[in-house]
Amino acid sequence: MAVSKFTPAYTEAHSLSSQFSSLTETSVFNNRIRFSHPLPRPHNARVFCSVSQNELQAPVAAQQNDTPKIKHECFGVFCVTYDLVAEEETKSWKKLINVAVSGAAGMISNHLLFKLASGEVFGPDQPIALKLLGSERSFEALEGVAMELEDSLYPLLREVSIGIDPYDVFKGVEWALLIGAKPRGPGMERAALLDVNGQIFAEQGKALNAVASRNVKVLVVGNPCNTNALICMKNAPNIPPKNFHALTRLDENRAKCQLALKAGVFYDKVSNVTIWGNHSTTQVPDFLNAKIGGVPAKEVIKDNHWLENEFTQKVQTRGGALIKKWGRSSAASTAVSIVDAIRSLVTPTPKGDWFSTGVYTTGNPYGIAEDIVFSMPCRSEGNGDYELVEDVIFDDYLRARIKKSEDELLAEKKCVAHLTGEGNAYCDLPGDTMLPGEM
Ligand SMILES: NC(=O)C1=CN([C@@H]2O[C@H](COP(=O)(O)OP(=O)(O)OC[C@H]3O[C@@H](n4cnc5c(N)ncnc54)[C@H](OP(=O)(O)O)[C@@H]3O)[C@@H](O)[C@H]2O)C=CC1
Ligand SMILES: O=C([O-])CC(=O)C(=O)O
Repeated sequence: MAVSKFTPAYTEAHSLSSQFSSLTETSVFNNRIRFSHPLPRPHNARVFCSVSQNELQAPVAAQQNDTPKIKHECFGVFCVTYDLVAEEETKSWKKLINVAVSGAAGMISNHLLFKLASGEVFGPDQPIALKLLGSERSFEALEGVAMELEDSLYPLLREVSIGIDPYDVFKGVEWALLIGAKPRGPGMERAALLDVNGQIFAEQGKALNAVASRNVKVLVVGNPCNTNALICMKNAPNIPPKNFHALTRLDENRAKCQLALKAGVFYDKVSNVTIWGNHSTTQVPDFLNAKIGGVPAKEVIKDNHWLENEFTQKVQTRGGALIKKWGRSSAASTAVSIVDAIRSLVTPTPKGDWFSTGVYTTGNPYGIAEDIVFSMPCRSEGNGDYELVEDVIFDDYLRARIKKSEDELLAEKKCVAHLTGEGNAYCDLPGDTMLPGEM
């Protein structure tokens, strides 16, 4: 088991070490330890603590031979099977959810994990277990991340585990936030990036297929995220294709900001913004259907040239402009947009509005090619699922732009045919294909 090969890194020790001081009742009943810990924990949960076995004394019950059971794959007091009694305030809490995050030692995760743990994403009554996926490269860094999570004392954060094997880390997860991917280095062809990262997402798709919850929701962030999401989906035939998303919410947020700026309003007045297509420089920020203060954006911003050129290009290349200034790629705003993307699926979409996410095109009502992952407008009832929005309009400009992004994704798909089970790959990408962060 890959996870336990490593020195124990994290978790419940933290819960316990902090809980030991805050417990109101700690006692031994029938050789079982009972804590006034607010939430039941699965008895076979594999958890890691940041204190070594030597440092941590097993409680009295654990030293007795008959009960409770000591599980050898875990550490110290966390190996004890114990009963937990819910505190009054947590009785209304929902059932614990398991959320896997890959690239957990990377920059985006460094913002995201703390938002997940705080309750900002899934709500103040939703306890959470975080399962962090890294690699041998990043394992120590993952331990550091877990230590910071410990030190943050989030009441809703019930478990943290770290590992390098997706088959371990994805076990039973209800959400998989796939952020880890190799960055495109200088001189690296996009085709090579598609192949290197595609392998990662093929492997992770297989792992999700084998061990995740059957209704796991998968959000692919690692670039090129649309095609990575397609690869992941194709390698997970037992998970509904509808459950796979590629993150284009950052692009939507960027578009909203630019429209607000131009119109001289705050961005809460901007709604119905769709990003169509690929998370690349061919993406199409849709100003035809967008609204500002409930009015079509084109009636507020009467500068078509600006909309078709400056606005569109600014959104498409915002990532690169930020890298030029900041020297690194968008991490905080990406984490915020991941939060937005998840919240859009777990809370009902405000009436009349919608949100953008990259989803499987099969059965789409817009005439977009089937069998790719394409960003489109969606609405949700807040149950994790979504429906495509039908009441959108098109003009020639929008159609032509969408076609360009569609062609790009169809070409990307051919490059990864060897990873989707569709035969030999043939890679002939449009020359100007770039990530938003490349300029
Ligand atoms: N869709 C979107 O809107 C956006 C997507 N992105 C993308 O998100 C991804 C992560 O960004 P960010 O967190 O800033 O990146 P970082 O470089 O900070 O972290 C990326 C993580 O990817 C992992 N990784 C996986 N495979 C490799 C590999 N072969 N070589 C190197 N690292 C690898 C590394 O973790 P480990 O060693 O543990 O595997 C690393 O920690 C990137 O692909 C980026 O392009 C970024 C911004 C917006
Ligand atoms: O190109 C990148 O890696 C960063 C990115 O996706 C963005 O800023 O939108």
